[in-house]
Amino acid sequence: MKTYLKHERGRTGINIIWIVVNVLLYTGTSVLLTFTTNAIFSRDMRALLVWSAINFSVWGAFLLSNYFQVVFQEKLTQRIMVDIRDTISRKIVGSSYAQYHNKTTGEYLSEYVNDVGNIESNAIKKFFTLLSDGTTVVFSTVALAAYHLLFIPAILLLSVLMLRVPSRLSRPMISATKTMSEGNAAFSNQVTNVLNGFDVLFNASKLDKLHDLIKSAAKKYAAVKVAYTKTNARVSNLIAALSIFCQVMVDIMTSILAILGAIPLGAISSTGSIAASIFNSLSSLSNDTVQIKATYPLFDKVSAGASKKLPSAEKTPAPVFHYALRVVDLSYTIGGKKIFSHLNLTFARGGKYAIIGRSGVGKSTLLKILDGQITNYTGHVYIDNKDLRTMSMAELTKVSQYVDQNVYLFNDSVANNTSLWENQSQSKHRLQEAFSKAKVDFVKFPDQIIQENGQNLSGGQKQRLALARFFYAPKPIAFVDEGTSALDAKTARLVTEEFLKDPDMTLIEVSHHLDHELRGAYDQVIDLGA
Ligand SMILES: Nc1ncnc2c1ncn2[C@@H]1O[C@H](COP(=O)(O)OP(=O)(O)OP(=O)(O)O)[C@@H](O)[C@H]1O
Repeated sequence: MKTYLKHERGRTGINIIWIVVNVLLYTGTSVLLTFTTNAIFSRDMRALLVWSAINFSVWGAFLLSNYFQVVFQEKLTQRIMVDIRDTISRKIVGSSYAQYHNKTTGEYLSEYVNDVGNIESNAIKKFFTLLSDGTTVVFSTVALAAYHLLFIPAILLLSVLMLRVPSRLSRPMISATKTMSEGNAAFSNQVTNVLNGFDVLFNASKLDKLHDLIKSAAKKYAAVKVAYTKTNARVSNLIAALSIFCQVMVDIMTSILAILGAIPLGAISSTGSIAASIFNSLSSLSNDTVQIKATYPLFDKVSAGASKKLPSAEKTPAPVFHYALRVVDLSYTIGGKKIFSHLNLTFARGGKYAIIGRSGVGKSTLLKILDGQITNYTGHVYIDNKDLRTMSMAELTKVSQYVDQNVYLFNDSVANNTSLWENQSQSKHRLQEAFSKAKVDFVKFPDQIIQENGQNLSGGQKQRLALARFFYAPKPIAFVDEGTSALDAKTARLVTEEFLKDPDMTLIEVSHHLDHELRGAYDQVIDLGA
């Protein structure tokens, strides 16, 4: 938490000072009560009116200042939230392909929404409340001391009691917060999973399954929430009981002092109100301390592995690729199944290669190894003489690009889907060229919006946009995995020819239905097995 507050140290400082001013005004209203009450006891109408007017003005000043401070604090809190979400994004941007895929989209979503939401309400906002409560305690104690010095040791003693006892309750709260974070992630995950399958269930007339699956996930989530609230309520109740005990102690002490004539009778209402404000603040202070401590694992979770700066792909140099991409003695086993055993292949720069073989033989797996997505193989893959495993993903993606048959399209414009948010005024010409190569003839204007994952496009149109994405920023090596499978034979041939006629492009294409007319244009057709 400290790190994020430090990033906003100026605004945090102003907010703290503002909190102190507000507390001062608020405590002032309680102190002024003494003068109005004394005016009543001495039957002085003029004094009563004056002190009441002053009291009203202080209340007015407090409410006005409080309003602006609350707005200022919310703006500050939201800046911190953006900063924390930024950390999660940096962590994702800095992860390797395998690291990213260790978690599901639902789990990431839960970090951005639930974990950060929990940090907002239970760490950042509570931190500011804690400051306000701490200041209230200090000012109110000073105000009470003005009535009688005996109040100081009494308040100190009771404060220690109120702060020590609940701090022992941090551990169950930390564990409850962790469990709730896992529950949030599991729920988001299942909801994303089921909603993504809406079309499948709809077409099978099984939409009731969507209801059942989400209901069952919601029930599990509800149980987690109840368990969390139980722990939270136990902690809050204990703190509230302590607060009541302490207030009664101060009330007894005030009454004794008043009977002994050590404080004026008019002070009773003020001291009662000040004592209530002290112990309410102390109770919220100790509650907040427990809640803030409980969010520490969430801070650790969101920032684990995040670099301070966004890794810059722009600055990464492209690896040298003059001669060949070589597979040397490659063996790979997954889930106990041997996919490759001592495989050797050479793909010369500018060469055109087709990979064929029966379904499940390992064609896509080979492309994923060559592309750097899979790294846990034995043997070597070299780009010229450099081992692929010594290169970062940022370097590799400078030299090659994977065109998958399963296309993902963002819910954004065609232009942004193709150029991946490059400046449009600079990219207009390249965009047209990419559309022409990928035979994208269905786009009316580049700003046309694509619905969630291309629902308003046909399978073939989606594939053509994925191909246009490649042609927009072509790399020396194209891994095309059934990239034209959803296109009609004629369009597929026209697009494939664009790859084949570029002498600089190294094409490694996986295909189930190799076009016989184009077969001769490939340097080699590699059959991985029938
Ligand atoms: N993550 C994984 N975990 C376990 N097994 C996997 C995983 N990914 C792929 N496999 C297995 O590896 C084998 C090769 O898969 P791959 O996708 O490379 O086949 P393919 O030749 O491209 O098949 P197709 O032509 O059907 O697309 C398959 O038997 C598949 O079940």
